[in-house]
Amino acid sequence: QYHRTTMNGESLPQRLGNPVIGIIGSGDFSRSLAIRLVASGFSVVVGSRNPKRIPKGLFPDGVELRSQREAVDSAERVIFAAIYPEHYSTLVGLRDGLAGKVLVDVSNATRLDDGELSNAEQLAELFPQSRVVKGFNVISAWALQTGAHDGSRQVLICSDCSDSKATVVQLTRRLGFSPVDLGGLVASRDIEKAPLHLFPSWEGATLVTFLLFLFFYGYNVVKHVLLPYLAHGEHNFYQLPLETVNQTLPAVALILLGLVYLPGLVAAVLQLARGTKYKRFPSWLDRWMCRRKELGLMSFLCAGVHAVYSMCLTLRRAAGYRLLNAAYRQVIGGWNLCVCLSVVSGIWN
Ligand SMILES: NC(=O)C1=CN([C@@H]2O[C@H](COP(=O)(O)OP(=O)(O)OC[C@H]3O[C@@H](n4cnc5c(N)ncnc54)[C@H](OP(=O)(O)O)[C@@H]3O)[C@@H](O)[C@H]2O)C=CC1
Ligand SMILES: [Cu+2]
Repeated sequence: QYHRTTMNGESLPQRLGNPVIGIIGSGDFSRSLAIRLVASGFSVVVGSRNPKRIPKGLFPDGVELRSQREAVDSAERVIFAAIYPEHYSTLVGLRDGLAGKVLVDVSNATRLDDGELSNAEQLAELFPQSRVVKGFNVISAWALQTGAHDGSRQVLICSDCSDSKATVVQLTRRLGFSPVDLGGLVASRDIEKAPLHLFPSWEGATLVTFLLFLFFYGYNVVKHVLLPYLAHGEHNFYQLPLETVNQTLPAVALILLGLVYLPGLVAAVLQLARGTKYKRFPSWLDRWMCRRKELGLMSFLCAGVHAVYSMCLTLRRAAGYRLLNAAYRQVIGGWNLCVCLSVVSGIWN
């Protein structure tokens, strides 16, 4: 490790082979990112409005705490803007220092509606001479610290400068994440909204399950409650919350299971018809195939709930028999028959 010096003679960190990465802001995200970067062998300079105020030990050894200006100057190529987009404009004084460097925007959208420009695009407008790259916003500070796990490995990245994007893609891999290149900076509009979608891969399966449930529930209501009522005046409405639901669940579970296996068959038929397997499936089939895991788990959930319901309903019935039995014995023993039967029928229904 050797040191460069600034104009006022202070030494700035730099390590051969491992470029110095700058981070502006000293909040949660900055800290977690710094920990991760240092663990991956990078040198890190954090730029704060007030570096003296940062408690000792908050950042790991090997992280330099400096002013924003110094951090920008000592970062060789990549600088993360780990501050909220509302404060981007306070950085305009650093414009010349940031010129020609890769500026990474990690911010998230706060609302789902379509504003005109994303945070990253606004940052790019503020710093026309910097190369703005969008990325890491889908990674939580927590995931940065604990290491990437299955669900949170992917880092969505986009930029109008392909060189800079390549740099960030490489950096992402070194940190142990899987970069996904989504193209130009316009893609940042979607990327920023990604964290607002809860469990995105579950949306389709949940909707399908819900619609199937609605359909079969309606069918069972008509068949077991409405028609008996209209035809013979039977009052089966008490079945609606439990029995009818329990009749609906297995149907939903089976159809969902069918939906897990069906796309494979469709795909096989398609390949046979085309005479080749080296051709892309139509996108609807592609998406369907990718959702098989979620559909299967939904099916399992319905089947599981059905099993629990069935058990409880049976227990309820068994309790009914026991009660009837007790009533019978009490009648034999000389109890008032009317009281017993009214109690039993009350509980039975
Ligand atoms: N926390 C998380 O899990 C994630 C956060 N992000 C994004 O990272 C960015 C930072 O988030 P986070 O670290 O949680 O936020 P914090 O509030 O913890 O930190 C923000 C930092 O911004 C700095 N800052 C610079 N200029 C200003 C200013 N004018 N006013 C106030 N603060 C300023 C402050 O550092 P100083 O005082 O040293 O200058 C402050 O520590 C956000 O854009 C967020 O969307 C993205 C993904 C996950
Ligand atoms: Cu069953």
